[in-house]
Amino acid sequence: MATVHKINEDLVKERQKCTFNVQELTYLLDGGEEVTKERREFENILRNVKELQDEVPEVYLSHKERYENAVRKTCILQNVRNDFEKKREVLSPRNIFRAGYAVIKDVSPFFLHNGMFVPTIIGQGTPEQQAEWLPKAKAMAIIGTYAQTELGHGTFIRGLETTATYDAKTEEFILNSPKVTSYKWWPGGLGTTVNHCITVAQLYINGKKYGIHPFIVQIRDLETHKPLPGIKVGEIGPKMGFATANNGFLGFQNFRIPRKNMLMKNAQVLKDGTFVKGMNEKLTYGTMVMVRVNIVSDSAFHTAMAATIAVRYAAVRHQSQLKAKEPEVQIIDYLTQQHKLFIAIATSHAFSNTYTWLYQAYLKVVEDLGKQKQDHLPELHALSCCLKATSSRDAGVIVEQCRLACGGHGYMASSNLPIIYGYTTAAITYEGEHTVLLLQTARYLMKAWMSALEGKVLAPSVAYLVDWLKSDKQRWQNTPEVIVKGFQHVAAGKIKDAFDAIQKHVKAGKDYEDAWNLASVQLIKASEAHSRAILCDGYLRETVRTSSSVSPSLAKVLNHLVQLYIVYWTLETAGDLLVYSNIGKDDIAVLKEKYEELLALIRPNAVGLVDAFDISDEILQSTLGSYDGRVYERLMEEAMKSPLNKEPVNQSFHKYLKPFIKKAKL
Ligand SMILES: CCCCCCCCCCCCCCCCCCCCCCCC(=O)SCCNC(=O)CCNC(=O)[C@H](O)C(C)(C)COP(=O)(O)OP(=O)(O)OC[C@H]1O[C@@H](n2cnc3c(N)ncnc32)[C@H](O)[C@@H]1OP(=O)(O)O
Ligand SMILES: Cc1cc2nc3c(=O)[nH]c(=O)nc-3n(C[C@H](O)[C@H](O)[C@H](O)COP(=O)(O)OP(=O)(O)OC[C@H]3O[C@@H](n4cnc5c(N)ncnc54)[C@H](O)[C@@H]3O)c2cc1C
Repeated sequence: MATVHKINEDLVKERQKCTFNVQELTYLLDGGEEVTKERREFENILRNVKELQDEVPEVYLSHKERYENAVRKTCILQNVRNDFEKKREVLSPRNIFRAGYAVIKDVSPFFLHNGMFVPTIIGQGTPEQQAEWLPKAKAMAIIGTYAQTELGHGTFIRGLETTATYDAKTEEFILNSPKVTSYKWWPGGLGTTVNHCITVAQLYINGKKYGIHPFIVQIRDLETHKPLPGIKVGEIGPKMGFATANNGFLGFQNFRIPRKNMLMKNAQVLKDGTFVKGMNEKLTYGTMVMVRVNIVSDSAFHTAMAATIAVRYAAVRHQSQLKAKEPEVQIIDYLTQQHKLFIAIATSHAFSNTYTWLYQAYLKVVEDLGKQKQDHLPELHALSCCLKATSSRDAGVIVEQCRLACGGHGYMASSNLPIIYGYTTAAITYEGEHTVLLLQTARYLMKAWMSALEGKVLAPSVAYLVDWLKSDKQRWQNTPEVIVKGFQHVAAGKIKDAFDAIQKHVKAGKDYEDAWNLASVQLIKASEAHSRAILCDGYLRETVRTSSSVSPSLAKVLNHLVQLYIVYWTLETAGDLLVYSNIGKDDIAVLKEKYEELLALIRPNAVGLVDAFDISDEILQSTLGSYDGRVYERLMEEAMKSPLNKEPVNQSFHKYLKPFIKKAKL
């Protein structure tokens, strides 16, 4: 039976101070009591699966052992999930992803199967293709990944070099990787796990190029798992993080697949080689849009994990004295510590709220596309690009800030903060590199600005441009609503500046493309400002909406958090607000005080707020962040697991140190 330890006294006191019902907030964050119950039930089952507990911490395993252990545990997780879903509803994807962290300390080698392979079959396959592959993929009779990026190209996917040449005689596509730069590089699980993949390749029919399209390709024998003839596949080696994601490379040599393996929901190739264009060629990029939306939720979760670890640790840790002769204080009582940590809590809420409406917008576009309507696609693309870029970047910064807030112990692998950082920082690059996505949104913003100048009606997310053109002289007030308008003014001002900069270069004789490049620093700043305005506006709206349906004590705390988020970003971007809005120096002074007041208001609820994220110890995997606060005991227990502590004298002493010391001359 597991030993039950006493909860750290500081944490007990912190929990007594909490002014709201923690459970109520957990239900709200999960999306309802039923979702929480389902999640806890599943996590409880996993907690009791003995085979999922590691005897040796993963960090001490070799690269190969670590991968093999991850595959072993992922298979157990999948079986437990299947059993669970036989008896009840299908688990929500968010709950599955969350539980995965309790099993695989790093990234699962099946990550891309569930994250992109299955969704691409759904999003890009015809009903017949779905009927053929979905049941097998969902049951994991086939395991796949999403192989798009190549050694030579990740961002500019129109430049991909893998070719799929149609052979009408045999009704097959012939896949080839003509150069080293055309080898697929990066796909998760590709290394040694998957037997299928979605390959994105340039389509050629009768010598003519028809752009990139997705193909479903079996790459390994289902029985022996050996690469099929014509396939060269392997693992790309160690990375900064993603240790168990099993990222791989893949090359084709005259590898034939049947015609029906081109996913043809959008464009089609008929038997005789006739190419039928889809409604919009960018629909081929659909899976990426979906994943970008999900990354906002993922960023909320990583921020919540880091906040939970760092806030609990800050409540347990005592260091230095505020006043001489008084005991050392909990480090959470230093205002600078609160400044580092409470924004982490608020940021997680901001992203969760943003995800809620962004996901609804995504579902609406998918529904519309089913009816051949694509009016809202450009807006969704622009939103998903800048919100993915900003949320992953902010999450990376926040996780690192939480690590630093834990002092030296934050640097320990056993704090789990380094692994969480490895994950969040990867998300800044994958699924569309940060700058590149901001520039995609900037394209949309430049068009929106033109439309605003022409007096056209704009999509809701950019409608503030029209308001700004009509009158930008709103009197400043230090209320969240007016501050959000201020962020919109900053965005509108930067959009106008970037637009004018392009025009200036064009008037000076530059091509539009060169003018774009010359203005691109301003363009990404405009995109960032737009993103911040969207985040603050959406977070505020959602908080106002939910506040009416929760208890007054919770509504009050949610209100403190959203205010903190908005005031924090006002102070961070004060220079921009001074340039582009009617805020004055005196308003900033008042907001500095307001910020300090908000930190004080949130202080008694800090531990309650992270408890409400309800991230179990098995998922957190952190010596510093566990629910019971046994920080020092856990650090020592984990240190004792080091293989170097298993023997009193390491053999290197006899082999090297002893002769070395003996030789040393005084
Ligand atoms: C307590 C807290 C609670 C929270 C709990 C939650 C728990 C957590 C649960 C989370 C669940 C979900 C977890 C999610 C995890 C998902 C798993 C997956 C992991 C992923 C691993 C990484 C995988 C990859 O990286 S795959 C490869 C990705 N690659 C890219 O993204 C490539 C980037 N490049 C591009 O997209 C393009 O090349 C691009 C857009 C840069 C340029 O394309 P192109 O050259 O063709 O276009 P342009 O000429 O620039 O533009 C022309 C025109 O097209 C428009 N356009 C472009 N793209 C799109 C599009 N996608 N859709 C619509 N339109 C598009 C563009 O705007 C232009 O329009 P104009 O009108 O002409 O301006
Ligand atoms: C952990 C991880 C997992 C991944 N998993 C997968 C996967 O499963 N499947 C898959 O297909 N891919 C995967 N990828 C690949 C990933 O999608 C790409 O790395 C990403 O899209 C960035 O492309 P790139 O590497 O070509 O960067 P590059 O485009 O070469 O970027 C390098 C620099 O050039 C700049 N740059 C490039 N183009 C422009 C431009 N037009 N304007 C201004 N600046 C520009 C960028 O801003 C960046 O600073 C993964 C990557 C990582 C790190």
